[in-house]
Amino acid sequence: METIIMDGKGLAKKMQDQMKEQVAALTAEGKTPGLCVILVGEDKASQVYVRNKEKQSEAMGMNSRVVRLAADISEADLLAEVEKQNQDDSMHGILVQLPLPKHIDEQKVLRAIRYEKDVDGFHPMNVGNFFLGNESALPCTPYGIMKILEEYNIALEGKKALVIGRSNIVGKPMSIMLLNENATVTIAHSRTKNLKELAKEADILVAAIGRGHFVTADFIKEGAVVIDVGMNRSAEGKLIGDVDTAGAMGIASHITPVPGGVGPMTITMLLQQTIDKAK
Ligand SMILES: Nc1nc2c(c(=O)[nH]1)N[C@@H](CN(C=O)c1ccc(C(=O)N[C@@H](CCC(=O)O)C(=O)O)cc1)CN2
Repeated sequence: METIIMDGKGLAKKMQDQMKEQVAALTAEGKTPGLCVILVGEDKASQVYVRNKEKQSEAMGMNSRVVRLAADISEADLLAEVEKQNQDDSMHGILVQLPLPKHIDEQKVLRAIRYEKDVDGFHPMNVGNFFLGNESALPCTPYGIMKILEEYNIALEGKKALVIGRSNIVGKPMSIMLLNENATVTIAHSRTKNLKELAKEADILVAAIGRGHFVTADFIKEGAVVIDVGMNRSAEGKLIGDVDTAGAMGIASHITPVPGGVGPMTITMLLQQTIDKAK
């Protein structure tokens, strides 16, 4: 079987080209979409992601702001910074880059962002609305994955989907999004028994475990659609996914690569949700 590589990077570019026109139209009305990213500390990966958010929002003509704060900032001072951005009408979207340093209560900070400005879909009000099927901001990574599946005309209705990973950012919302499209969804995690057997039955396999090349060829059903959310460093320092892509070739019908698959769509959906807020 020939395996189709699903080009998230290409789709992100196509969507961002269209989004530029939306930004230009809003700017003409005096409503340039504004995105504020708050970064605490010096985590190397987070610095790269935030820089990319800054560059891409600027390239789109958006009003881009990055607030860089010291790793030892107090929780109270961070909350005060969030509130300052809440009050700034030129910022339509706010996000706090995760993970946060251990001494800060992540949930408290996410709750402090005005839910109308939450472009990550992590505020409890948005999580609740999403769960209930009401309009809300959506978590960007699973939202981007749904766009990739749509672009490649992957039918989900009645399909068996296995999501490996139960994080609030990816695994849980991914499961609900697949369920909303009438897939039959199973969530697996570190305590799941017979994971390989479960995976072998899945028509749609989403790997979001955070362990490099955890999903090998023997996990994959012939013809399955494989989504790789992993972002791991190999012993040689190379960026690798949760799936052994080379091993999956010829077995999966479709697969997302790492890099160039899910990652670029995460930022694209963030920009789209910021534009939607400005509208
Ligand atoms: N507040 C948030 N924090 C975090 C989120 C999030 O959605 N909101 N997700 C991740 C990190 N992330 C965005 O913030 C992110 C990760 C990876 C990529 C990406 O484009 N990856 C590239 C490779 C980049 C590299 O070379 O390192 C790819 O896959 O092609 C974008 C965004 C955790 N924190």
